[in-house]
Amino acid sequence: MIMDEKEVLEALKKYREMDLKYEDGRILGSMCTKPHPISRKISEMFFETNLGDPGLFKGTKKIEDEVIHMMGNFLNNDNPFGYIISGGTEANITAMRIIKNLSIKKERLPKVIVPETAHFSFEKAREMMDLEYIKPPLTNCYTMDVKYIKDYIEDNNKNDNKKIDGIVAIAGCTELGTIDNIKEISKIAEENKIYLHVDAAFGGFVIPFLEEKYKMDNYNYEFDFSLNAVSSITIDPHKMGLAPIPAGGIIFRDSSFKKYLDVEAPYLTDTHQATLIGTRTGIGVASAWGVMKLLGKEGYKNIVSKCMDNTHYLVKKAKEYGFEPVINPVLNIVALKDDNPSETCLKLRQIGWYVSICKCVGALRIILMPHVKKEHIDEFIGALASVKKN
Ligand SMILES: CC1=C(O)/C(=C\N=C/Cc2ccc(O)cc2)C(COP(=O)(O)O)=CN1
Repeated sequence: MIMDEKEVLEALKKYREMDLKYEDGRILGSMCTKPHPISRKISEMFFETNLGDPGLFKGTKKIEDEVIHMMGNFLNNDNPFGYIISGGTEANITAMRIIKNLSIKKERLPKVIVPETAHFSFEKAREMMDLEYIKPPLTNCYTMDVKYIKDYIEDNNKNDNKKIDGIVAIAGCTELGTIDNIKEISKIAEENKIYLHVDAAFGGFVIPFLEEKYKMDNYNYEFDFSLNAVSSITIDPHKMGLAPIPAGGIIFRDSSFKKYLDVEAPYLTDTHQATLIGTRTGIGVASAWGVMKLLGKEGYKNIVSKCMDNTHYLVKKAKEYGFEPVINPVLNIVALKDDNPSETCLKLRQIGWYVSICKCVGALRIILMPHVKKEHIDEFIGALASVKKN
């Protein structure tokens, strides 16, 4: 049954009204937030662009190159190469493609050290590309045991069949926001000439803007290209970068990695295509450019500081009601201990609160994104207390 424009828009409006809204402050388990308002106008401007065929959209391709350089700038890399793509999942799969192609000559599966705390996008990569993962034990701070990594590599690097081909480290893990000791891991990777990928999908737009007063003593926050062995970083503008979806990012140390991704693409304006996704809009790219130009480092610093203030406010309120955090928050993520997180999460959802749960430890997971305000935190803690009482 066809509709006229008015009917189409009215019908779609009814579906959209079923969605939650970030500004209501009930979405507490999301690593995305309401995009910066300028994105609306930018989306309109770039709604027909296609970076899958960059020769047709030279201006939009230039914007992507500039975004990569702007992100490289706050990741201590003045010669970056990369793409703004569908999200952190595509970025992590792309990094695993590099490791796969770097070790293609070997008659065995590529072996990659991956943390237990890794996002499930690495599971998709493993399954798609036949990778073998080694998962080091976690310390009591939920970061990879560096001594185990060092010993494992030393014990196995002499035997070409057991050599490690890549290491993944997380800068702001999905569940707890913890940061692996990437400075030490980089030293091991450099000594053994092993590819090191850092997943900073969430942390990439937080850590560079984190004021000293929010950093914990003897905790290593270094994760970027200032560490010699870091070859690639996943960093998503559509999380704490305030760009609209889709805007993930994969940044390489330099363009020497492109040859491991390029596939011949005879019918495009370019002869090769490196990204996993072919046809891709320029909306996220242009919005990331616009928001980064508008906010600048100071703007992101203010946003991160407000989120960290709210993070510590939530922990303080939670403790007043007898709820304890699993760890002191590293970034704007709080995990509250709970004896039955799935049940508590479900009960909260039934009264309109959307938190998520941790897998690596029994806890409720709350992400203090910019849309979460103090009044939402007060209401949430009250709701949690009432749910736990009944
Ligand atoms: C460290 C890391 C992540 O925390 C991560 C996603 N995380 C969270 C994705 C998410 C966003 C909104 C929401 O309502 C629920 C979940 C990804 C994948 O990123 P994506 O493909 O853009 O979802 C990679 N690494």
